[in-house]
Amino acid sequence: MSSEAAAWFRRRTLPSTDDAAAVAARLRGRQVSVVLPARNEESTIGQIVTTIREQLVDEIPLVHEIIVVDSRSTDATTIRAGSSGAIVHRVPRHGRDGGKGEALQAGLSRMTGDVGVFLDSDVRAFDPAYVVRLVDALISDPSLVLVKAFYDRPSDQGGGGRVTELVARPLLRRLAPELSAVVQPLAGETAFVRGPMMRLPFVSGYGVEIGMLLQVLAAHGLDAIGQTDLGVREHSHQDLAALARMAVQIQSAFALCTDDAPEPDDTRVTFRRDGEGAMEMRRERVPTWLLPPLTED
Ligand SMILES: O=c1ccn([C@@H]2O[C@H](COP(=O)(O)OP(=O)(O)O)[C@@H](O)[C@H]2O)c(=O)[nH]1
Ligand SMILES: O=C(O)[C@@H](COP(=O)(O)O)O[C@H]1O[C@H](CO)[C@@H](O)[C@H](O)[C@H]1O
Repeated sequence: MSSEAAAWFRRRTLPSTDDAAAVAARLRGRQVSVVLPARNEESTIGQIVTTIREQLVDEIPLVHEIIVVDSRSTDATTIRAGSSGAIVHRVPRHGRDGGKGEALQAGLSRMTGDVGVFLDSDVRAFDPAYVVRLVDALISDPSLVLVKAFYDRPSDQGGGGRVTELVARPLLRRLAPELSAVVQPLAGETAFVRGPMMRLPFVSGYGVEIGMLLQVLAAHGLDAIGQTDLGVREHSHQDLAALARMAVQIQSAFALCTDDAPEPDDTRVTFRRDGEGAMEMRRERVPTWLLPPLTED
């Protein structure tokens, strides 16, 4: 790990509190928008929205609005989100499917708060302290633009974060070593300042998180990024084929967001046996692109 990354780790691994009243008092008029991208999350979205609304809107006014961005769901996600008290914002269902990156940028365009919190919608046993701690860390220093969550990621596959460990971390070491002390570079849980984020491009699909880190680094420098401990996160896990496609998007995000990365290669090669048992090769495109900033300076 570079000495710059190690120094950042000491400076920008930020303490945070789960005392919502104390954090709300420190907002001094700033408003907080929670944005949840959701594609077919009917089994978890209702509980997450209800928990935030009851504890961080009604009981303690830390959160100003809860936005669920429907990312082309085909289940009851939007009904559950709306009936739980969220504002539901839909990405267009026509044209190229920009996936999670498109959903996050759509949520950014819809939010009215000064401070935003992105949360994944597939988290089980959601803890509202995620929001409190992320906001607390972000407002601890006016030079911060983005604060990433980190946590333990237990899973039945023997530990979560497979693309993080096998793809994102090695690429960070080689292409953006100053970010190699970010514990969970792909974490969906992120607090941010709205203004600067409006001026950055977003990467489509699952390249959005690593793209966000690289874009904030390039535009605002390493100390504009922080991280804070949320303890544990349990979420649903995709299969290996889905994560292989995610990996293609992660490496494309590096190509789109760093100067010296090789050209993006959005081709995924797979192998399978045909009807006679012979091995055949297949190519699949996993396109990843930049979504222009919402605000041009
Ligand atoms: O095209 C997509 C893919 C994912 N998501 C949301 O992004 C979050 C993280 O996605 P997922 O759980 O698929 O990623 P994983 O945690 O498995 O890496 C979840 O809230 C998804 O509903 C989305 O809004 N649009
Ligand atoms: O960290 C990872 O390797 C992937 C997959 O996690 P698992 O191997 O299913 O625990 O999950 C993250 O990556 C996605 C792409 O950036 C994010 O959208 C997810 O929020 C995050 O969970």
